[in-house]
Amino acid sequence: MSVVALVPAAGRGVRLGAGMPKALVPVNGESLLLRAVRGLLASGCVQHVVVAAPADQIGVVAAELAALPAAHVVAGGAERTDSVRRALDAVEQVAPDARVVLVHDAARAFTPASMIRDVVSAVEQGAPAVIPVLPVTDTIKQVDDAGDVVSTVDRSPLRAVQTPQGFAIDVLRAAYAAAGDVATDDAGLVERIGGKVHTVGGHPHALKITTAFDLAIAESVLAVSGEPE
Ligand SMILES: Nc1ccn([C@@H]2O[C@H](COP(=O)(O)OP(=O)(O)OP(=O)(O)O)[C@@H](O)[C@H]2O)c(=O)n1
Ligand SMILES: C[C@](O)(CO)[C@H](O)COP(=O)(O)O
Repeated sequence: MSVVALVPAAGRGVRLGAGMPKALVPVNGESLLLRAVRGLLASGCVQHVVVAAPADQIGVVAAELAALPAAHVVAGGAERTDSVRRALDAVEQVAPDARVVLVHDAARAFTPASMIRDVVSAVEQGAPAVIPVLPVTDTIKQVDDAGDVVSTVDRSPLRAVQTPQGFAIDVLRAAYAAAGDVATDDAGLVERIGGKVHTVGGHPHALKITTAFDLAIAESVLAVSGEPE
């Protein structure tokens, strides 16, 4: 029974503003997408990857991943949820024996292998859905429409969510079958059908590269820590 990872990579990267789809933006000569997909496979616990690419960039993305035969490319959709749904639909053909599925943002290109293994391991041990999380480090305020503070939120039970998120494949299929509208995180769809979502520890290197500042952070991490093994 194999583990398959779905990689939504069909976003435009408007907030990064690099003039190309964010997944294709290079860091130290290699695209975020290539780094994210290679990282999943290098974890040793993922056998297949389905990438959702911008519909007008399928050839470019396939060429980018040509050296990785375990990677398959499908056309993504207008929203992240649409892209994940299309990748999930392709699993039946790509990896019919898959029982565990990960969903991992191409934009989290520097996710440590140990974190990927922790997520897979927790699903294999029986959790229907698993998300990597980090404690919230800033003070959190609730504000009103005028920008005035209403209250200070107790941050101790709050967590910031990363990817890869891991699922028993039947659970993710059921969540997507029930999903009526868009959700930015897949575990949210499992919550909506009453499914239990377990957490494991996230990692700062798994940051989502959203803005030019995030890209600069990733470049700095690479300069200090070196290329992942
Ligand atoms: N229609 C979409 C939108 C997003 N994504 C993917 O979902 C991940 C997380 O999305 P985000 O970081 O918000 O990327 P973008 O949508 O590209 O960013 P922006 O909102 O700045 O355009 C990214 O890997 C992105 O490529 C996708 O596959 N399909
Ligand atoms: C799934 C996710 O990466 C969890 O942090 C995130 O919600 C997806 O990106 P978005 O910027 O919220 O669309």
